[in-house]
This record gives sequence, structure tokens and C-alpha cells, in this order.
Amino acid sequence: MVELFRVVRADKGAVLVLPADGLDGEHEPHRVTLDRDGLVGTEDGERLVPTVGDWLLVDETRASLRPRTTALVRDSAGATSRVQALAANIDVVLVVEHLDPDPDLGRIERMLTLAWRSGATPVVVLTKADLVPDPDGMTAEVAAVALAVDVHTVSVPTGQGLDALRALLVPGATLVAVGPSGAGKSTLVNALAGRDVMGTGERRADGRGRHTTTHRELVPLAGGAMLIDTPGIRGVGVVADDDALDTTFADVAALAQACRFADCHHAGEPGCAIRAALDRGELAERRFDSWQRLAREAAYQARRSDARLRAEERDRWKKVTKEYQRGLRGPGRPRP
Ligand SMILES: Nc1nc2c(ncn2[C@@H]2O[C@H](COP(=O)(O)OP(=O)(O)OP(=O)(O)O)[C@@H](O)[C@H]2O)c(=O)[nH]1
Ligand SMILES: [Zn+2]
Repeated sequence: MVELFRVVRADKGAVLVLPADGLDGEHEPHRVTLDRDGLVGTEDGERLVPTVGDWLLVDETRASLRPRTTALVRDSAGATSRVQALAANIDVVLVVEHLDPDPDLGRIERMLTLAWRSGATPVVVLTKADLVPDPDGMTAEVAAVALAVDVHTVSVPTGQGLDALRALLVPGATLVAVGPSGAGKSTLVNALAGRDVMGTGERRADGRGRHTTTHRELVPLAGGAMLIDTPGIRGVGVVADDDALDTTFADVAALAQACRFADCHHAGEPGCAIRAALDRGELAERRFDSWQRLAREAAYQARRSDARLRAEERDRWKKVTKEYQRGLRGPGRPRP
């Protein structure tokens, strides 16, 4: 018999899972220990580190992963390691940013790129509307850099904007919240769950510092949707990719297309549409810089992953050649 489980938490060497028909917030997860290397095979022959949101198939003899439909990935350090999946099989990425202190537009653009890259739909959530005098004005500023993305402004203490977010919690949908530490992700998850499922940054009663989320966890909600809370993502290690960048920065990408030279560096070449837009004040320097920085990171990451692929290919050929030579010699045959 094959049983289907959802990974609600992934630790080194083990995962916590809930049965597919027990994702209603009323079941206790149970632990599945993984093979020594911590990897699980997929139906198409890959071996992956399971992550929150993965679907795990278990039969009498082995566990395997369903291929991921979407995945939020981050670049993991080291020249040889692969990207790390933060969450899998997600439908919506909530890009959470606070209005107080001021929202960081560059960080929002970075998180949107990460979100578009995942294959899921990004939604921006601006928190702490109760702490600022002009939340609508600030929302408009953010909306101007979050092209084609819904922007919700919320306050948990006043309840503002929460119903609009609840509308996203359709049965079977999986949402993941990303954002800097202190943005209010756990507070939001608790408000949407209607119960305290994640610790928040409120001062603890014993005065011993603040809680901060340390692990990723999938929280099944009563209505059949699932929410994943993540610890604050720091700027580094966000995986940029060209398609995701072109979506996040559709305005800049369209301008770049209009430059006279296809390989324009937008550094003073004649016929540069980006320079012209900057000069006319139609493109903000800040946004241009932000795009350039992420594009550089994307190029660097692409080169690095090419180098890794080449190294893997080399290793594969070494092995094949060795096996071939062994085959030529054959068992018991004398060396040539
Ligand atoms: N006034 C106000 N405070 C809020 C709101 N949302 C969150 N906070 C406060 O902001 C602080 C941080 O909230 P958390 O939910 O812990 O933030 P987080 O994003 O989960 O942070 P990490 O777990 O460190 O990633 C807490 O003191 C919350 O009470 C809000 O809408 N209004
Ligand atoms: Zn140009």
C-alpha cells in the first residue's frame, strides 16, 4: 500500500509529516527518518533533500518524493553545492515587508524575483499599517515597484486588510510567507490561523529577549489551506534568474530591449533607452541600480552553475571511461 504524506517540517536526517487526508490542523505530525545521506529519490530519478511542502510517498519498502510543481529556492554557499529549496509545491508567495520602519523597496524587488522564480504567484503584504500616518501613500510607492502584483496593506491589531488575505486561503492552496526578521510573518500566520501556531517577536513575559522564528513550518488551516512560515531571509543568497528578473523588472527589461545595441551596458552608449529614461526621470536611479545588481548576481550564479555542471559531466565521463576500460579487460582476461 502506498501512502501520501506532506512534509510539514524538515530537519537534518528526518522529516515531520502529516497524512494527505489529515491536513486539517487537527492531526499530530509524525517523524520519518531518512537514509544516511538525508536524500530521497523522486519518480524521475533525482535525489533531493526533502523540504517543507514536499509530498512524500511511502510504501512498505521505501519513501520517494513527488516531483515539485513549484519551489522557492535560495543559493547555498559553496562552489559545488546546489541551490537549497526553502519550500515546495506552493501556490502563493507572500512577500511580507513592514511599513514601520520604512519599507525597503530593493528588498521587495529581491523577494519578488525569488517569488517569480519559484513558479508561484507573488503577493505583497505590507504590515504594521497602524504604526504609520499615511499607509495608503506608502502602499502606492510599493505598488509602483511591484508590477502586476497585488499589494495588501494590513494591521493585525486593527484587523485592517486581513479579510482580503483570507480570500487567498482557498482549500488546498499552499502559501508561504517570506520577509525580513521582524516584518510580522509569524504574527500574520497566527492571525490567519486564528490561533497561536508560531511564536512571535513579542517580548517574552520573563523578559528574556525576543522570539524569532528559527525553522520553516507548514501550518494546516481549518479551511483546508496551508501556510508556511519561514525565518527572516537575509539579502544574500537569493537566486536570481533572467526570466524572474524580466518579470520583476518588466519596465526596465522593455527599455533595455529598445537600446540601439543589443549588448548595451547602459553606460553612455549612443541610443541607450535606459539612459534616456533615467534622464527624463521616467526610470528611478534606485530601481535601475537594483536591477543591475540582481542581473549581476544572476550572471554570476549562471556561471557558477555552468562550472558545476561541467565538473559533474567530467566526473560522469571519468566513471564511464573507467567502466569501459574495465569492460574491455573483462573478468579474468590479462591486461593488454
Ligand atoms: N503594531 C503592529 N505590530 C506588529 C504587527 N505585526 C507584527 N507586529 C509586531 O512586530 C514584531 C515582530 O513580529 P513577528 O511576527 O515576530 O515577525 P517575524 O517576521 O515573524 O520575525 P522573525 O520570526 O524574526 O522572522 C512583534 O513584536 C509583533 O507584535 C502589526 O500589524 N502592527
Ligand atoms: Zn542601453
